[in-house]
Amino acid sequence: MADTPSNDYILQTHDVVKRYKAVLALNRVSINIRRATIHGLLGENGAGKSTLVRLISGQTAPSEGRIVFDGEDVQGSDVKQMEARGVFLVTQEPMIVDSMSVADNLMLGRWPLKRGITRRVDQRALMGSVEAVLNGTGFDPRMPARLLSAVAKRKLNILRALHSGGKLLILDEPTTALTLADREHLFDFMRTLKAGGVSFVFISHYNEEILEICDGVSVLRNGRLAGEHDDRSEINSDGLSELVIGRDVPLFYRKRRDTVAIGPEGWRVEGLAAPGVEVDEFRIAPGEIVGFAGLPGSGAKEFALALFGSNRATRGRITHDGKTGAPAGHPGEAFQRGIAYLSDDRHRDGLVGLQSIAHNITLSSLGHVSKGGVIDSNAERGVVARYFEHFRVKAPSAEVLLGTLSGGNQQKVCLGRVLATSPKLLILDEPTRGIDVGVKEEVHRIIDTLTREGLSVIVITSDLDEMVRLVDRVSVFVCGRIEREYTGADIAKDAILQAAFNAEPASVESAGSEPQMSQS
Ligand SMILES: Nc1ncnc2c1ncn2[C@@H]1O[C@H](COP(=O)(O)OP(=O)(O)OP(=O)(O)O)[C@@H](O)[C@H]1O
Repeated sequence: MADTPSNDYILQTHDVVKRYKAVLALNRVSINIRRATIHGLLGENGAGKSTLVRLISGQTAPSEGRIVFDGEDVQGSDVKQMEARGVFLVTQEPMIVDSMSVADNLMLGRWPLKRGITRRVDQRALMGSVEAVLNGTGFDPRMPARLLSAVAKRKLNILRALHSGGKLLILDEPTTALTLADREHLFDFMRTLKAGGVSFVFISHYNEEILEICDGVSVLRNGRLAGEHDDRSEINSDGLSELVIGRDVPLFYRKRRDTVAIGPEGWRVEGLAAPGVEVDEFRIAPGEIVGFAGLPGSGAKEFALALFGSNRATRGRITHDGKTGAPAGHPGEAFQRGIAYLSDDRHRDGLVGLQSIAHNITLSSLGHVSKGGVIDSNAERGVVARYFEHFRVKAPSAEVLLGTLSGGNQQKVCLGRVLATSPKLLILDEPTRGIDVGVKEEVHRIIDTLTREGLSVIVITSDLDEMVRLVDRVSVFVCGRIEREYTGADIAKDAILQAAFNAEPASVESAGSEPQMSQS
């Protein structure tokens, strides 16, 4: 790979180092990104991907090393200066103001103003200036942004960067929470922009995505460059996993349980009605894993929220352990009954960035590690060590502040926290989102082991590979009801997708959104 500035490359880093006190986040990393290509950036959680793109986009300065953009040495440039050169970091959360129009959002903060003391936005000039960028993209400049789908908002974010002169766009896990079809729309859009000369850095934990969209790839491991290719034909999925982890990653396949009687310790839900869902009957046996699948708004997530008491059921009965009662009225009640819920949004789960990892792990299970209101430090340390080590949380110790962890490592802490409550029914909403390939398999193994101890698990996941490999049964939700169930060899990606799509083609079209299942 070239080490001297070359016109072939839009961006090169030369031996960049980034230290955060004792943490060496990047250790002499040199990468080379060709012009007008989509370049994948991979690595396990905490490998240094976000740190590297923060350096490239000027958010933070390298401790050592050089960065060359478009043939010029650019270290020392801040975000504004890098944007002026054409480098934009496009985050997962689109910075779109819902109350404004598409055109207003595209020009956010740079609106042409009318002359005079009122300094109102010159709408005619605004429309004129956004026309060329929106031409052929399908966007109506006057449409209120709140009506846009998730993928449309991400595209608009990208267009805004382009409109501001973007030459190199860095997309940090842009497919997170996108549906399968939305992901394809985004990829087509990127390919079109690439053909027009735009270059991309594309961060993802999914080998399939990298192989589908990228022309080249750099893989980081433990802050170092583990490998780089700029020839697509040199890359395959096994090779990528091996570069990411440093070894071959055997995929986990659960040995599926045949349908079993639920017994008194199982859970039986009857006649439940809650916002967006009505379920006549649902059962889950001890040790069983059931996957919930469906379009957004199909009732899958709504049912899970009703079981956990986050959404209030208006009627229904739940029987467990020989007792029958109404569904939990609030999450605290659900917790007491042994139901735990991992939400797909770790911020909503109440992770506290300014507290230690240890504190965050035990926060929901203080009752388990205290006696008579006093925390038993040994018990607490045991719980923390179990999940800190199990999930290989990348940090110098469990006393480190959670806020300094990489995104994927924060997700591991979230998972540790719900498992530490020793639930009997565990509801996992996107449990491995943002988690790297190695830990993902580890998470699957841990869930599998817990089910052997009698834990019942409901999994909502947009990763259909995960669904197929992990669950004993799949319930497909349509229009707020359980439409189909699959067991054993009938559990297949195509069947699940079809069941979710076919039953509701009209609403799929009109909503502009497809099944909750995005990754292939
Ligand atoms: N502000 C900070 N203070 C201390 N350590 C930090 C800080 N920012 C990042 N780190 C550490 O630097 C390392 C690299 O983190 P980074 O966020 O770049 O990883 P990543 O590859 O993006 O991971 P993920 O896939 O989980 O998002 C991690 O060990 C992280 O804890």
